Amino acid sequence: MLAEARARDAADPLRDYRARFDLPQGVIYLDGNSLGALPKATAGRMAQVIRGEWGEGLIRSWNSADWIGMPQRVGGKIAPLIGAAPDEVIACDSTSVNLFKLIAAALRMQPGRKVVLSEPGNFPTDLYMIAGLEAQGLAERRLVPRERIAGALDGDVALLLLTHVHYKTGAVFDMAALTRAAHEAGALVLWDLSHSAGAIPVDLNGCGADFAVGCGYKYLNGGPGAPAFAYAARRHHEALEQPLTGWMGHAAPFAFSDDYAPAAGVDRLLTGTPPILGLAALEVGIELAAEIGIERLAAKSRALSEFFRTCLDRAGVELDLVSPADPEQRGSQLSFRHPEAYAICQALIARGVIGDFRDPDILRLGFAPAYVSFEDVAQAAQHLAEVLKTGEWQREEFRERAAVT
Ligand SMILES: Cc1ncc(COP(=O)(O)O)c(C=O)c1O
Ligand SMILES: Nc1c(O)cccc1C(=O)C[C@H](N)C(=O)O
Repeated sequence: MLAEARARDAADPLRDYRARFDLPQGVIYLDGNSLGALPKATAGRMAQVIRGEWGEGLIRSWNSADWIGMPQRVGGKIAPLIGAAPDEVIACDSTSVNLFKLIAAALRMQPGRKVVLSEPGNFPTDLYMIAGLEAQGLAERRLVPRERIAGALDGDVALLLLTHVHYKTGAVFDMAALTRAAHEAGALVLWDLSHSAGAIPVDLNGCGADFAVGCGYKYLNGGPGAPAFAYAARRHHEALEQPLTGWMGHAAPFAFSDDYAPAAGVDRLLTGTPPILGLAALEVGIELAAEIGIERLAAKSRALSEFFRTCLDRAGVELDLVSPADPEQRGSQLSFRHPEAYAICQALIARGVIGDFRDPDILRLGFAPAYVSFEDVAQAAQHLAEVLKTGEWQREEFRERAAVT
């Protein structure tokens, strides 16, 4: 398979982008869906922001380096990757905090309705944020398995909150169909794009979506704890009232008024002072994704994961695939169920193949299309085949659970 992989790499239109990332020698990185790799340009840009803009410019840089405009500027660069207009996206806070703001804002727009509908097994923070609002008497959480979601959209549902690409299985929801169904039932929709942005095409405006959030540190390669993003369709801007009414979301923050008045547009989603270093790193990652283009990223992502399955087949490995077999129906990952998934994952990491484990029995491998090569994929499949055949995962050292998996 190695020869075939090398031929595919040679013909890959994205082959030169791998060199734009700092990847350690001897590592095959299949976890860009949890923490994206480091773009080479990030260190230089960070040095410039730290030494020049912070060290030299000091507080003047809020104006001279336009720090104050960074949430809007960076958000605007994310917009084309998710089918939004630049003035509909803002980079700020964490995905969790943005979920809280937008769930609460959506509930305020739906008097007489309290139900937030989602699915069991959605990413925990999404479910916990609904529960947090429920504890305050503001929401009522309703969880329904994905096959029955459309049928559960009744007149009590204020908001449908779904993760577009499921973090564990990689299964993709039909955004257009579910957004339509929600609107027909009088509900609003909030999409969590954490595992979509920078990996597969998303058309928020084409689908008529109301709200969206997503992470900056996965396929956007913004670095650990990078700022997240929030999207609100333009038609909702005027009515949008979010609960974290901090001064940066004020119409005139530097008027220092005692009374809150929301800024126009998505700016009102801001809360406190923007994290400039994090935004600067995120901007580099987004510019790289934008330069490659989402269609090319998605095409390579599908080709990589399909090639991985072919390699496993040819190596005679039979694993229980929990991701959809159709690459159009999944994000940029393949997840396999195995009772010893944790130990297998650790054995792979010991061989330099970094994927991850999701409790209780999922081995999850992400194929970040900007920097994973076909050769990586062939070698990773070979390692997995060997780990399974030799039973190497049974070693005691691979069973000890780390704090972060
Ligand atoms: C679907 C999804 N939503 C939200 C989050 C978390 O967001 P935060 O950055 O707030 O931890 C993650 C991953 O951590 C995720 O996979
Ligand atoms: N955000 C993470 C973190 O701070 C530590 C470890 C992992 C993460 C993740 O992003 C997990 C990820 N959202 C997932 O899909 O499982």
